[in-house]
Amino acid sequence: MAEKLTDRTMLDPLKDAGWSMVEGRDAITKEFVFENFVEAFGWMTRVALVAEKMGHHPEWFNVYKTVSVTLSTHDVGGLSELDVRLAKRMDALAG
Ligand SMILES: C[C@H](O)[C@H](O)[C@H]1CNC2=NC(N)=NC(=O)C2=N1
Repeated sequence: MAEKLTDRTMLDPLKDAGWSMVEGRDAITKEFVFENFVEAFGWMTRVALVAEKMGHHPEWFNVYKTVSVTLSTHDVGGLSELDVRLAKRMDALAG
């Protein structure tokens, strides 16, 4: 079972990488823009496999080559280390 993120300094590197807090919610968000739809959906597919393996899933919205992502841990009603881990994997897979 995940626990709420107490060490908030863990978010600092993510903020440097373009993640920000969602207003009025303990969640982080980032907009990923790819070259085209195939690049965007290919990335989503790779992330989906990682997420499924982690048992931790993103909220996301795709329009053409843009994917808007929100990460939060529903089980704890806010951010946990799982969100930090998934955000880093998403950034790494986006290259
Ligand atoms: C049982 C299962 O692992 C849990 O329901 C997982 C599934 N994926 C999840 N994803 C997210 N983002 N938050 C959760 O709390 C969560 N819980």
